[in-house]
Amino acid sequence: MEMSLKALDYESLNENVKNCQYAVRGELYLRASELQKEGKKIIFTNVGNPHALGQKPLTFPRQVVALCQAPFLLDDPNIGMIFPADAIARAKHYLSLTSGGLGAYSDSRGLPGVRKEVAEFIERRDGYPSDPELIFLTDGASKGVMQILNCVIRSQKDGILVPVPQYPLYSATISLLGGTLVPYYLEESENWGLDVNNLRQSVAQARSQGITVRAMVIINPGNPTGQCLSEANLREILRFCCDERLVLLGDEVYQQNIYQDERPFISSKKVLMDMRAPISKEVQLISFHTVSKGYWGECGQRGGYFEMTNIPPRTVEEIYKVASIALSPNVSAQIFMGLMVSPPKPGDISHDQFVRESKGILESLRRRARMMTDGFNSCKNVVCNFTEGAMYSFPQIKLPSKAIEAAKQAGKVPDVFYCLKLLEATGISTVPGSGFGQKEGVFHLRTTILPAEEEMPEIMDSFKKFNDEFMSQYGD
Ligand SMILES: Cc1ncc(COP(=O)(O)O)c(CN[C@@H]2CONC2=O)c1O
Repeated sequence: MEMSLKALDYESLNENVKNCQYAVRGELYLRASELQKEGKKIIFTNVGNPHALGQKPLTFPRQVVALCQAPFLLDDPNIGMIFPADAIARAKHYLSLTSGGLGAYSDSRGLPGVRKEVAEFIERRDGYPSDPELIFLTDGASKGVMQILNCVIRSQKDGILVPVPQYPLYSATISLLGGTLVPYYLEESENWGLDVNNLRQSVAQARSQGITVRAMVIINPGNPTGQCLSEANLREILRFCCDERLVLLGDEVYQQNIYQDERPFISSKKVLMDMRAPISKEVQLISFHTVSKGYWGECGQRGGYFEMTNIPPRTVEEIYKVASIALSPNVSAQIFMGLMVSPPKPGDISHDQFVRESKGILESLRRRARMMTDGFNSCKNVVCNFTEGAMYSFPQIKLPSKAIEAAKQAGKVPDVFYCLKLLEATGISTVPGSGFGQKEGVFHLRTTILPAEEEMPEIMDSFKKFNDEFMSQYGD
């Protein structure tokens, strides 16, 4: 039988490929796409994809990259009538950094000039030195995460501590690489707080099963849970990683998306440096960022970076070697990254417009976070922590036993059953909590807070109508 199979026949595929799952574009998304083809109006709140939900791109970065993509425009004598002088100057600057414009490969770590801008941004943000040689630009944060996990995971015996609920990039990549996900549960009743005792229990449990725990992932602010880690919590985590000799993967892609003042974003790098030696020289830390989130939302550009802290030079060389296999990160995305970490400054022609646009987006996201949380909390059998940061709302749906039984009869996981009913009734496309991991017998769904602000009341009313009817239909 084996002889008759071809390499890409399903039966003979790499088992790790078949085993990995990625719920953000899973069953609900596929069903929503089918319904859309049938003409039903769908509100795709399943993906943190701001421009797909109507968010306008920031003007200045698009002006600069447009000129970089079409440098012949710079020769037009009227160009100053169409583009501001600072955009023209920045375009010329970035083109001078490339080895032949946006069509040429860059260094596999990214353009040195942009990596320098990223290092300067990190220094301004944290108040500590950052070395451009320890910053690699990537095709979105996703690729950076995959590169690092690929270095860490040697076999199924290698475990990675991942928060539950988690963003399934982690579970899917660990599965694809043949490693073992070691869950640590966030406490919903503590506003998705992270209890270090849970970490210790998870590590002890994994070790008792012969797993070598090698790294720990934190997502700060959290996806799907939206919590912002406190400085004290970050110190505990770094101390834990030092004691257990774990690499810390600090996923900080939502660092601009903060909707409350009690817990502003503080980077893992800053907290680590504040702790001073020996720990600040001990803990191996990889920090990730992207142009996909924040008030940029430039998901489709595929721009990201990771910064390496306390990583041995030979390891950096190995990571560089593997990055070289893919030749070059997306060059136009690198320019978006450079612009994100070095936006127009006070006094620049484009500064006021840039601040007006970005402030407007962030303030609207903050209002939408509040509207969505309050909307969910007004519904029967629904409780929802406030979205402190990131782009998602993750309400708990207290499903009646009859609904759980009906789901079982339908061969569906309970929150998939609920989300499918929601989709069919309202066109609201969400991701079931089971796609992110959750405690046994507790059910959630994830939406984004991205639908247009003016549409939010109608969406929440539509959700409330569906939910309260559902709870009456299946009520105990
Ligand atoms: C925590 C986290 N890390 C990394 C990424 C990947 O970002 P890049 O675009 O830079 O690769 C995402 C994207 N969030 C997905 C995309 O939309 N909805 C989500 O949950 C994310 O939520």
